[in-house]
Amino acid sequence: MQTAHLIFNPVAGQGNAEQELALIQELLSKKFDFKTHLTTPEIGADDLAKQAVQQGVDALFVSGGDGTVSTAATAVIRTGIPLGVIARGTANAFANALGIPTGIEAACEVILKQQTKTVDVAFCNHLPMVLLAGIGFEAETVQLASREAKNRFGILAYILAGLRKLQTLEQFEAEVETDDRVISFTASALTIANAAPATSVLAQGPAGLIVDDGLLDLTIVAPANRTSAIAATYHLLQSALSGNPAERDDVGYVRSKRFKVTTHPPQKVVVDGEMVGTTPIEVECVPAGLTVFMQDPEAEIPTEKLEGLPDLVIEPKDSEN
Ligand SMILES: Nc1ncnc2c1ncn2[C@@H]1O[C@H](COP(=O)(O)OP(=O)(O)OP(=O)(O)O)[C@@H](O)[C@H]1O
Repeated sequence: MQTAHLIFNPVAGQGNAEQELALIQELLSKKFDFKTHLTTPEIGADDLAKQAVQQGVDALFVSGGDGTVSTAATAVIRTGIPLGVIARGTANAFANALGIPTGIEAACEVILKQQTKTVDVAFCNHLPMVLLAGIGFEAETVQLASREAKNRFGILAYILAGLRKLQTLEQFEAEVETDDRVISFTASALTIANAAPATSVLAQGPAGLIVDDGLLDLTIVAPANRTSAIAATYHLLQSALSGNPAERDDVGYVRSKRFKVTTHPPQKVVVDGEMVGTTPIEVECVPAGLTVFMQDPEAEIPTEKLEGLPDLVIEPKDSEN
């Protein structure tokens, strides 16, 4: 049997943690010999994940909100140790971005199939990043969505914080250095994404981010006023849902392996949901840096559905016909 550690945050999400842990343990013990480690306010997922790596486990499982999941993920970057994600948070951006189911049973099912995939990660000013770096607007929003509001309203807390922030839409001058160009413009929000869930609307300029192409996508949102900001945000949400890239003058996007961003005045920066400081930043993609238990995204697209039809009979055809 393969060995593993399970890192479990008992205070993440709104469910019954004791029951959820018991279910995860029951399901995963079918194929793995693993130890459970609970996070505490003092001992976080980072310490526990580093311990697991040092002990040379065959796999690392993590269950909690995005804070816990991202922290554990960064510890296994470039180790080849596959990460199993059982999301139990509010937004579950990490799981949603990679197409990992967020129900406990379905998430454990993915791990039990033992199918893994390598995805890109990145470093932002030398800090590991799996999803995205938000500069300006998003960073302000994360700061406004308090723990208390998240507990009460869930994902709505972020939306409410976003709407509050729209009241004071601020613009800044930006200079972006890509692999081969230097681009200058005025904007309200910049997002450099490796992977992003559809709800991270500010990352959706190109629609459909490719998580294993060795490249990062920068989305620039530069609305002139509040009305345009709402229209641009709505347009980006549509882009994410339809898979069609954004087509507005106040939205731009560009792809590169590395980005250097300078702004005037300096802007707050959030990496994978955590405030990390202010611009300038340098973000570089690490191709295939992380191994994750997940299904091939293409394998999830159903190509046929027949079951359930009345009087259904399916017979193999004669090979001569
Ligand atoms: N046993 C514990 N008791 C209290 N706090 C804990 C414990 N374990 C971890 N934490 C705290 O939980 C936070 C991480 O929460 P995490 O991101 O996993 O869940 P969440 O906040 O519910 O998720 P989301 O942000 O999606 O709502 C950290 O601030 C960490 O210090």
